[in-house]
Amino acid sequence: MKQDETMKVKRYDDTNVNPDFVAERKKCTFNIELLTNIIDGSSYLTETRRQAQLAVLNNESFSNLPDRYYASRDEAYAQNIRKSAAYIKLLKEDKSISRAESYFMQCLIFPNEVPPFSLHTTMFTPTFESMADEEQKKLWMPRIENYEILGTYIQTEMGHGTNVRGLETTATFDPSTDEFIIHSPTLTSIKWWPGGLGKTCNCAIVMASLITNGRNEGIHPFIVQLRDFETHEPLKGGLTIGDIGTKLGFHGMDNGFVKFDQFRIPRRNMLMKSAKVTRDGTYQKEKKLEKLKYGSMVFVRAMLVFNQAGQGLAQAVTIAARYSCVRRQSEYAPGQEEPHIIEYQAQQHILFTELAASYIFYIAGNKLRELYFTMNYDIQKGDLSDLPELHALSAGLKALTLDEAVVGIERCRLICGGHGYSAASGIPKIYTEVVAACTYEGVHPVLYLQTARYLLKVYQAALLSSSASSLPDNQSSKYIFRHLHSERPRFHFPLSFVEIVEAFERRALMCIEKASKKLDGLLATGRPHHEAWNYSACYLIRAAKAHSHVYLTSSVHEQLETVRQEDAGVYTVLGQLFELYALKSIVDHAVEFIESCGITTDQINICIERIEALLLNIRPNVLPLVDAFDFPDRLLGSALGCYDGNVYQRLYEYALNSPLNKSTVNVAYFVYYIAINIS
Ligand SMILES: CCCCCCCCCCCCCC(=O)SCCNC(=O)CCNC(=O)[C@H](O)C(C)(C)COP(=O)(O)OP(=O)(O)OC[C@H]1O[C@@H](n2cnc3c(N)ncnc32)[C@H](O)[C@@H]1OP(=O)(O)O
Ligand SMILES: Cc1cc2nc3c(=O)[nH]c(=O)nc-3n(C[C@H](O)[C@H](O)[C@H](O)COP(=O)(O)OP(=O)(O)OC[C@H]3O[C@@H](n4cnc5c(N)ncnc54)[C@H](O)[C@@H]3O)c2cc1C
Repeated sequence: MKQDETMKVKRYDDTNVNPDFVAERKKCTFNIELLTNIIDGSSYLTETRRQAQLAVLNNESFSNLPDRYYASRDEAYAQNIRKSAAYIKLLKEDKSISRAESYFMQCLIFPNEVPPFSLHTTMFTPTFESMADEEQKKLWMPRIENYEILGTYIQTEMGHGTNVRGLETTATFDPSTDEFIIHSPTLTSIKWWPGGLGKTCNCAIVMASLITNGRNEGIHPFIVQLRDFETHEPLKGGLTIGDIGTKLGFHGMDNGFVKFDQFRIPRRNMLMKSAKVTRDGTYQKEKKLEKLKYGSMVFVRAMLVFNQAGQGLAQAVTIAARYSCVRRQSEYAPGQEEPHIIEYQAQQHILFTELAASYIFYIAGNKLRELYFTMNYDIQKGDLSDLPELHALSAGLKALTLDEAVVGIERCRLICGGHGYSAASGIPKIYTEVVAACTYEGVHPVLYLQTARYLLKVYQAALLSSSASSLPDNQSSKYIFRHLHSERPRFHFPLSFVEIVEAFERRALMCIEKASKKLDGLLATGRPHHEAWNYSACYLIRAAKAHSHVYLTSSVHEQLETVRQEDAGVYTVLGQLFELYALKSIVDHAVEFIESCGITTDQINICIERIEALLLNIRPNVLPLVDAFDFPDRLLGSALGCYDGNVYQRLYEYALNSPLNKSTVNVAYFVYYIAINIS
């Protein structure tokens, strides 16, 4: 992408900034730019992001008109299609735009939106690439990469989401025509929810039960054309397609349904990398590659940690922090000017703990993303040995970080008082987008249980091993084995960073042990495995959460060790945030830490005192810490959270633009009150 040199020096527009903000920013004790680089991953990526964002801001086609908060659903969808067309045209014309640049552009073009074509890049293309054989890739990929084919991912049905094996849609091989017949046999088998299906995409990967020679071979992926490439009309031959209607959020997205009525596709539309049906209907599969079909779910779950939990919470925190440094309320000391609400300890406790969480999710999310790409390299080459670890980590972390992030976003909204409830605050929009991620790509109880299933296996293997080298070379096996075969360490308070990680590991091991004992205990009473598993769920979920906390703390600690060599100022503030997040988690789960680490309630009280001290430490840097996220105002879409702090002026402008203010007397009022009274 063509670079703009002027951007390198100018990060924000510093004119017309609220004087309170100017004073706040002067208190900064660290190098903001360095912290931004850490969040982005490197100084190169910061620069890449800014250039990409500048290109969006300078391009009229990407404007948010009509106003995103006043747009009807039709308008919101139309706006997204307009921007999508311009964006795809740009990508086609400028082949020098890298993947990273296009990602950064997309985030800003569609602020806090999942646009209608997004399934094409996040699920359709990765699934196709991973599940198609070489000949299929040669045939389809050029049109997929060229956006001539715009695809979605169709898995969920009206009656089944979690239980993928329970999906009812069938793909029956007809050897007489060399075709599969895709069919929805029941009302509940209608495919339901896929993004972009309602109106936008012309193709899809459809997950359906493969039937050949009278045998059901289980769920397999098929590439299916849904709409005509010229007219965009749904194809004839047995398709009923539409939009599923208004949802909590996602207004600009056409989540859709499709009912297949004996719809025919060529045999070679089955994706045939790991399994195939030959011309005579013989089914062949490569057992070791079977789990590749889950790959795209693992990918998106791994990305959601930084993309939704990290970024979503960071945006809400940015808005609440800036607003808290503008808003004045209540008499603090008799006769004195009202203080900014940021000065209240109650406000700080919520705001700073969420600020800390957002940094933790961002940094750990970046590390998970790197881990995904490292492990996926081998997985795609056919070595699936890392897949269980990656699946367990991505499932547990997706669940834990999003669970914590949505609560955090709502807490940020609440501490903005009444204006937090206005769409103009930007927080309701962030919330409705992020909370969707708690459902799509797997609901959380189910994901925690997947993580726990893996942890119990690792635990059993570690119990039976005499040396760590006989176990798989991954983080879970290492810490579980190490703590299982060593004495409990003595913890000193306040805890050092190393001790914090150790404490989280001990707690996770204890939760895994308890879950294992619970399950074994129920099995010993003669209960069947599925029943014993079901009645151990609370223990299993606690184990999965504790394990996910280990990854969060250990990966951020690892990052801190690197930062320590680089910059003392950044190390200090990042260390404060790390400690705050960790101590709050310890206090919130005090019983588990007391039991697993042999610590006392007095020591938990030391943690509580330390949290209060950390609030004071963090206070001077609060605005610089949110500035370091470097969110453009356009992305936040918030009257409360703009960089310049001119909150009240923006709120007033927002109200004046309300469509209800277009007339002085509303038509409905006139028709139903005034006109009737006159007659
Ligand atoms: C770039 C940034 C992008 C971000 C923006 C994104 C926008 C996105 C827009 C919105 C997009 C929304 C898009 C959407 O929402 S797409 C729809 C998403 N749907 C779901 O996520 C459904 C959730 N259900 C499941 O995940 C599974 O089917 C479960 C797990 C419940 C099956 O349970 P069951 O027990 O019946 O499974 P099994 O017998 O089939 O298999 C069991 C074996 O398989 C292993 N296993 C299971 N799962 C995985 C896995 N994933 N990777 C690797 N391995 C896996 C498992 O450990 C076990 O191994 P073992 O113990 O036997 O060795
Ligand atoms: C905004 C949005 C976008 C989506 N996009 C897509 C898409 O593009 N493509 C697609 O195919 N799908 C998509 N989905 C569907 C989504 O993946 C499913 O909704 C999700 O996997 C949950 O399935 P379900 O709705 O059938 O819930 P269910 O499986 O019915 O679960 C309901 C509840 O039951 C409980 N439960 C269910 N099973 C278990 C269990 N085994 N153990 C313990 N508790 C359990 C859980 O509490 C769960 O929350 C989308 C959904 C949303 C909201």
